[in-house]
Amino acid sequence: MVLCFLADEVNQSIIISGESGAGKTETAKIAMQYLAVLGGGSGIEYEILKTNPILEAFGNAKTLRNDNSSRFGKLIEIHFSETGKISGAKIQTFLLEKSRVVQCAEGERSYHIFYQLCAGAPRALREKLNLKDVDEYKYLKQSNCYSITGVNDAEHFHIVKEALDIVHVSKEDQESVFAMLAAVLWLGNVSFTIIDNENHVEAVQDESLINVAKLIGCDAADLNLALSTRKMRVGSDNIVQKLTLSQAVETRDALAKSIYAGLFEWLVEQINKSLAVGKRLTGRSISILDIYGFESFDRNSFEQFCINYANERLQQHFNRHLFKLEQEEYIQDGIDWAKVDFDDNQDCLHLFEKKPLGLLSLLNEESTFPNGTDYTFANKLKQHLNSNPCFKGEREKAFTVSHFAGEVTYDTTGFLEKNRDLLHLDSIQLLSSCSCHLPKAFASNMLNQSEKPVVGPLHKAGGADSQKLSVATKFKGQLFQLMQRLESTTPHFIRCIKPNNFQSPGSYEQGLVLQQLRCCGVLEVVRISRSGYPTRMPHQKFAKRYGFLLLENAASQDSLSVSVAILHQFNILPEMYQVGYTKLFFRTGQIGILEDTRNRTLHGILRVQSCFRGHQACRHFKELQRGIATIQSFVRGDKTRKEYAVLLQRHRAAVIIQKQIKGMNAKKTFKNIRDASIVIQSAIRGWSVRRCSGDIGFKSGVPKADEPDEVLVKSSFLAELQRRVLKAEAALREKEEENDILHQRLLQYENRWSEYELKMKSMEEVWQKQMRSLQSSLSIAKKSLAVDESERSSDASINTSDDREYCWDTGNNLKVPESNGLRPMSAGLSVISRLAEEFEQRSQVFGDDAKFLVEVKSGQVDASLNPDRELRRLKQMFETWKKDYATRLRETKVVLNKLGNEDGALDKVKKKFWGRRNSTRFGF
Ligand SMILES: Nc1ncnc2c1ncn2[C@@H]1O[C@H](COP(=O)(O)OP(=O)(O)OP(=O)(O)O)[C@@H](O)[C@H]1O
Repeated sequence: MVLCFLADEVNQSIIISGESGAGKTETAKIAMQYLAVLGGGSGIEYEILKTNPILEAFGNAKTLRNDNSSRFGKLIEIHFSETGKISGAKIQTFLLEKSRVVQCAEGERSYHIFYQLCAGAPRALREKLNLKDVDEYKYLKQSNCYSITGVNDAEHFHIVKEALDIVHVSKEDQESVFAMLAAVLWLGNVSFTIIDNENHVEAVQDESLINVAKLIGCDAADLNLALSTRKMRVGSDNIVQKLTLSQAVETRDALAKSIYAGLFEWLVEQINKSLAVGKRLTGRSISILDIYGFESFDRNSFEQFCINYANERLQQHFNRHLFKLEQEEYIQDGIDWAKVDFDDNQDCLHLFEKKPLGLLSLLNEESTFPNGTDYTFANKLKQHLNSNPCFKGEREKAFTVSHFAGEVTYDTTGFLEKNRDLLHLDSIQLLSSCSCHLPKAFASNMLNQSEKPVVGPLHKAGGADSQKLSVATKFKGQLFQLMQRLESTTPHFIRCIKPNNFQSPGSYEQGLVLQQLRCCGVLEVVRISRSGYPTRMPHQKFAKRYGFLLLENAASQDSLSVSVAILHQFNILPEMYQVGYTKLFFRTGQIGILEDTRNRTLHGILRVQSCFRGHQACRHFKELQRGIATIQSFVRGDKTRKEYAVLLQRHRAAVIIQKQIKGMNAKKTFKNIRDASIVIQSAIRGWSVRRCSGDIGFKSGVPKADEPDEVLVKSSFLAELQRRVLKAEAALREKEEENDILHQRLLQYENRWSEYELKMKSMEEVWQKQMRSLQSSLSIAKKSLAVDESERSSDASINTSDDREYCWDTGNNLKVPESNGLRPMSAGLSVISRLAEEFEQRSQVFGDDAKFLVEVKSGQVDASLNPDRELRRLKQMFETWKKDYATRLRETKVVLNKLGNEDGALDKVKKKFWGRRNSTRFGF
């Protein structure tokens, strides 16, 4: 069906019909699940399925025939996208059985949600709504049925709450919904007390009234007024009329029903908002109609009247499509056809819809009369419709209608009131003045509906009805709209057959089943399907669809010839088809042969195409793959090179870091080992020193010579050792610092020393020079003195008496003897030679000393003396000696001069010596 509607772009409808309890609702759910699986994926299908528990809770109730009977009609329109996916849905409901809220028959229940709320509401909600058990509410306890076997109402309440969450009804709105339900229940408990002789009443100011006022958000006094009085307009005056007990109860029940119906409508509106198709609307839809089944009870009322009327309409739709249109088509297309009779329900429909003398028209007419009663209505029906074969007047207020499914006798009691469905303006005003948003919304809906004209064929002639529409009129309008919608779709009918009346599985009551099959026209359908031609197709379409199966080329032929050629080729027997003016008609199963061959051939073509395309795609894919692999290898190579460069850089950096860290660690380790070694060494040295100095105690007294020295280190001694070690370390550090300072000083001294060295060298050179000049002077002096002496020795005998003896005192001072003239001369010679000798020695000594000091200073010789200080001392000594030597030389000169005066020879010597002496500057 989905494929069909996607291909042909014709909307489809599934019309599910059958008696109450036959399984329409279950079938509708199965169909929805099937469509959800086929067109699911967007998630909306889950929401659509979750509407079922909500609608069942608020719109289904236990009846004598069905524990889960739908008390409203439902058309769900599932919309699909171009690709066949569910894009949204829309639900339309029909005629909720409102009277069930305030009244239900013995053994039946009101709507499931009341029982579910009372059983499953959590404590907080119960306290907020002041909820009691079901048997404390008059509306629920009147039928003496509170539960359904095998059904857990509390569990269902949680399922409903979950479903409300899923269709996006907010928690606040959910609470308001439950408050409305509680208000309806409490409204049923509101009672009245008679206040005067005219039977006028007012509401009892008890818990019920206060709770209702609280739950809907109004003042209890206002509620009391709305329930017990009625404002009326007489002429230009407004008067307030007090209500009698029955009127007040009617008003109360009408308010309860209106609140519940308003709540049901509001919920459907919320669901539709959640499932809204909006922009995704494509116009492709499959509608599922699940409307209450035909009902025939012992006592049938207005509800059954409406329900059975709706079923008559649906049966008409069924007949029209399966019998009328079918047979009309055969005749129009000129095929040989023997007409099949069927039970047409057109007469029954006329009975309901005829104007002005139809059941609905008469009901509406009587409802508009202020004095009209159920009795007058029944009489009127009997008066005007007795001649209709589908109508039969009964005793008292009853009448019987011959429906397609059987005769049903209706009791007109309550017909007018239910048809009027009056909710007085006072009650509507009360709802609109409430502080809660839901009663306000219900009131505005009621006002809108009563003002909105119903559009439909019935109203076209008579124009818009701006008055409050009767229930029957509204329902008829809805049905017409529904039929119009179904007419625009391709219908698919599902007939549900109820197997037994005990709601028990696996048991079939043959009579009951046969009656249903007859009533709903299934037998005729089977007959017409057998003798008729259920499959038909225009010539063009047939030729186009199966033409390619022809073995010969028939492209140039017209579609009829192609069609006939196809039929011949496939050996379809002439009695199995008929050729009409425009269409070909086939008996059941014939088109299937063609369809199978077509499918097989198409499948084969597809296989060939798929192989070819597969081969092409494979080749293309391989090319692409090669290309991709090349590009990938380039990209990967480039990427890897970049990564390698980064890695290499990192590796190098890591090596550097490792080197540094290893170096640091090694240094640290080395330092630790060195420090430890120093500590150990210092400890061992300290220990050995102390051992030597007897600071370490021996184990037992004085050790014997032959015993090994076993040393016991006491703990205090260890502490002392440590202290000393620390002290030694500190001293070592000090020494190191001192060493640094000394090292610096040494550098300074070295600098200075190099300066001194230079000076010393220059001095030494001068010294050497002087020494050499002195030596030469002295040798000259010696030589001259030796010559003189030899000259004088000849004269010695002569001048012996005059020789004076010159001698050197201990201080090398020259002492001149007075008596001997030769001796002073030789004495002078010896003094000079001694002076020369001394000079030699001294120069040797000074030279050696100076050289030694230089060697010490330069470190060539190791000596514990201060070379600078010694040098200064040496210089001082040299100065002293120089002065002394100069003095002695002068004295020697004076003596020699004296002698020279006595002896001229000496003068020569003196001159020679001093002349040379003076010519060499003694540079000290
Ligand atoms: N396909 C099914 N499989 C199992 N049980 C079914 C099936 N169809 C119906 N039933 C049983 O029959 C009961 C009544 O079915 P359902 O509520 O669908 O009837 P209905 O035709 O919709 O009745 P009503 O017109 O009163 O709403 C279900 O509660 C279920 O127990």
